[in-house]
Amino acid sequence: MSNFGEDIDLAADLWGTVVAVQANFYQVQLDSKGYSSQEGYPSLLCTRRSRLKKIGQTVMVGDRVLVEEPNYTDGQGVIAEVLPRKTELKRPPVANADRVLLVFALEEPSLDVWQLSRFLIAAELTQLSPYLCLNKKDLIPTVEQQQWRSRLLEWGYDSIILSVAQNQGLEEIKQQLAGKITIIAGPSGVGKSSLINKLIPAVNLRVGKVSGKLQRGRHTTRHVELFELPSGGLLADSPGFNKPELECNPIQLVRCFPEARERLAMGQCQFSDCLHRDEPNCIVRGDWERYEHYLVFLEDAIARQEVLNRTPDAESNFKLKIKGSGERSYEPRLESKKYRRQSRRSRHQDLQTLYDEEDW
Ligand SMILES: Nc1nc2c(ncn2[C@@H]2O[C@H](COP(=O)(O)OP(=O)(O)OP(=O)(O)O)[C@@H](O)[C@H]2O)c(=O)[nH]1
Ligand SMILES: [Zn+2]
Repeated sequence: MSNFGEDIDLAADLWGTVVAVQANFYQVQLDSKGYSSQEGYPSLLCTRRSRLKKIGQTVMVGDRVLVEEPNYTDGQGVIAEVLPRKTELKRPPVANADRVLLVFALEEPSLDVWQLSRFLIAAELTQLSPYLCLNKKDLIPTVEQQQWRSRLLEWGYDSIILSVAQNQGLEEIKQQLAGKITIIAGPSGVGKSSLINKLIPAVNLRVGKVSGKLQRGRHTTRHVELFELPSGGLLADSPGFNKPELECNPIQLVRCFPEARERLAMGQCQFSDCLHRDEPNCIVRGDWERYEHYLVFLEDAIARQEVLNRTPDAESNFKLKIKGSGERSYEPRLESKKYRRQSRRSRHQDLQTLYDEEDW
């Protein structure tokens, strides 16, 4: 019987959120209903009903699920139903995320505007609103901090300037994250782990100063996990990748720039399929800082599109390579890790497991 005694209404439906997935097991954090906060909300290790498997219903981190047969003594249960997802991210695989918390450092590593632009566009493509944090303010003078903030405001993004190391700006972030599912992203070394450790002291992620090999190890972490924030809300670490791929078609790209959206809201280009390069009477082309970024990312998107048009299955067979010189080319993926793994594994392994364990 239950450890939680009289508090539980066994007749009521039990709902919760999947916070971790490993193989065919799902860690479900139950909703607060029926428990006092001192007890902590129980989380149960669940399997999913075979009926769900049969109908091809996958279960992802972030999913809202109905739990049956709870066994509080052993901490186990069964997922009987999955609510339709509000949002679904592929990388990292998370359902129902509300926003992306983008972390960059003002210094060490110094802020690279092209990299920031790329991350912002990747965040825009997820349709989740990006929330931008500039960390390590202790390393640059106040005047420069403000210059960065104004510059990014021109791009259409407000940012919060903080120092995780000096505990500055953390309260504001806590407020922003309360009650939401947030994905944390950003390049390596900017202080993401340090920030998570400060927000959720119980987590204790490894911070910085990790050797090259180990570092890569962390970045290929195969399972995503949602960490519960003490003040409510869930946070997912997306293992650092320095260069998110921008999977968008050329026409879509312009919508990822707030500066361009603003221009398009005020009028329209002469041609409805304007790519905003050298077409006559284009309302987007002009004197805004990131117009140059737009043009370069547009070339990428066009090159990508051309490859996709040539080979129907190109998305999985080609990889965009960008050399230091900026030269771009598509290289065939000879044997992706996914295929290698798959071949070593039993044919009966279900898709969900492969999905869970795919490197992204
Ligand atoms: N000066 C300063 N250093 C910081 C601050 N926040 C984090 N650091 C340091 O920056 C380094 C990298 O921090 P991490 O938290 O490991 O960065 P990360 O973004 O998780 O990096 P990856 O694990 O590579 O993705 C560590 O040495 C931290 O101590 C800050 O506010 N100021
Ligand atoms: Zn145009």
